[in-house]
Amino acid sequence: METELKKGIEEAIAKSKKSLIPILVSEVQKIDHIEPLSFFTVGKENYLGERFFWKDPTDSIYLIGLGVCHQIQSVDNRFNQVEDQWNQLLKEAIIVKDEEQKATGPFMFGGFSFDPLKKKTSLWSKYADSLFHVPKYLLSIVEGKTYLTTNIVCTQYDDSSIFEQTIVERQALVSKASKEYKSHFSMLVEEREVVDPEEWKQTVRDLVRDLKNGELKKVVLARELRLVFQDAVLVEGVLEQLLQEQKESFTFAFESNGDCFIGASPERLVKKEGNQLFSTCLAGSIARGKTEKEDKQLGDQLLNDAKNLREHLYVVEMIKEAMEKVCNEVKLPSRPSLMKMRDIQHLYTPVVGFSKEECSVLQVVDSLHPTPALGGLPQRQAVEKIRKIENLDRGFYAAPIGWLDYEGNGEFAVAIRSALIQGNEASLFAGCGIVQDSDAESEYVETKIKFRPMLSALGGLKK
Ligand SMILES: C=C(O[C@@H]1C=C(C(=O)O)C=C[C@H]1O)C(=O)O
Ligand SMILES: [Mg+2]
Repeated sequence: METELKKGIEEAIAKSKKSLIPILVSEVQKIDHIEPLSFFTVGKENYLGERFFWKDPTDSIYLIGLGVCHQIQSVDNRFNQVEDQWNQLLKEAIIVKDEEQKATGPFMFGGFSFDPLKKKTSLWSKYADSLFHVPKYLLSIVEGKTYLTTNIVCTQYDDSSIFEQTIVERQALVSKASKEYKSHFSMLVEEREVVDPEEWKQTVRDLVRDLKNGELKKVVLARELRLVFQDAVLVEGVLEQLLQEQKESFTFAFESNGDCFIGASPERLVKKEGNQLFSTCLAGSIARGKTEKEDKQLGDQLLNDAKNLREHLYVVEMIKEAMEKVCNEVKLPSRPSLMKMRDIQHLYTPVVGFSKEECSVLQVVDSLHPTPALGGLPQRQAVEKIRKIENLDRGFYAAPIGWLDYEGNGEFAVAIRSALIQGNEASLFAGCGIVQDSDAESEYVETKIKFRPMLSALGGLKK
């Protein structure tokens, strides 16, 4: 296998000398199991600020990336541009592997900002509106099997010494990754609501008035909680906590230039496997009960609550319509069921479809984002409204985050229940769907519940 990687690198350098463009070499090895969190932690030494972590709710896939061998960014027409740049890179790529397995080989991880037209603050300066990383090393644990992908971008100026360097480095990574990882929590010293609660509730009241009088049906309003800790927040510790407490969610972390966007989202935007497409309608929320009986009562209440059903129905209508455009067949249950996480329960409708040919994951992301679960209805007007009245730079919050492989498989979640970690500070985000019969006080309480997963993972919630 290693001689094949060497051959691949030599071929890529020769190709690059001729074409003058960088060439990607991607080698996949099946390896013994490595703990995902250990691999992530070991990467800290050489790749701090260039790591990502992803786990899906069924634990069927773990993806950990270390280092950035290629970065994709774009500004206008961003979904198409990312796709074009990705296909450009893939066109000449040299792939060394002996087994077919999704989420291995040429692969990228990243996401988009919620609204590229929103006025920017300095909060998200480390994240471009579209940002994808092709990792140098990718650990993929897919349905219990473990793979290590090594990606190298070769240019006309390289020589085969990058082969030796890579072999030495990855051996060190793999052998160190068996080390135990120690938890550590920094102490929370300050918690501040960025927008005064009364002001936020007033915005909700004003919005409700508009919803009663205009064509807008639903608008999602969010707010930010800023935390200060005694010392730098350890991303590994936060991830460990999320993995323990939010098992039913997508757990993700995406580092960029020293900051880390992290979260545990229960909401899938889209998953594509071959020509199968999956999406999720998730909207309408209530607390968990303290006892089983109270929990069931609350769940039943949610399933029968007109306001929450309305919030949910708007999402179902829009996602169904968008999926029907890209699918030959779309299936979904006629009534929502409950999705329960540690801190909250939601109304939930899964959607399955068979995609038409030539329909890529990013095209589906483009047609869905933002769904009325995060934006509102009608889509364009709702986003404009948020841009105008919401006192928050959402950045990557509430936007698509996920991965793509070279065969067109991929999965994106909606980045909610999330936080942006910046050294010893963190911003947490939470929002809720405002409709005609929303009550400002209850919506405020709902956002408080939605802060809990991240607050707890950061050690800021007294248990
Ligand atoms: C916007 C968030 O969550 C969304 C809003 C929901 C609601 O208002 O009921 C429920 C699930 C999510 O689609 C968030 O968690 O920040
Ligand atoms: Mg709600």
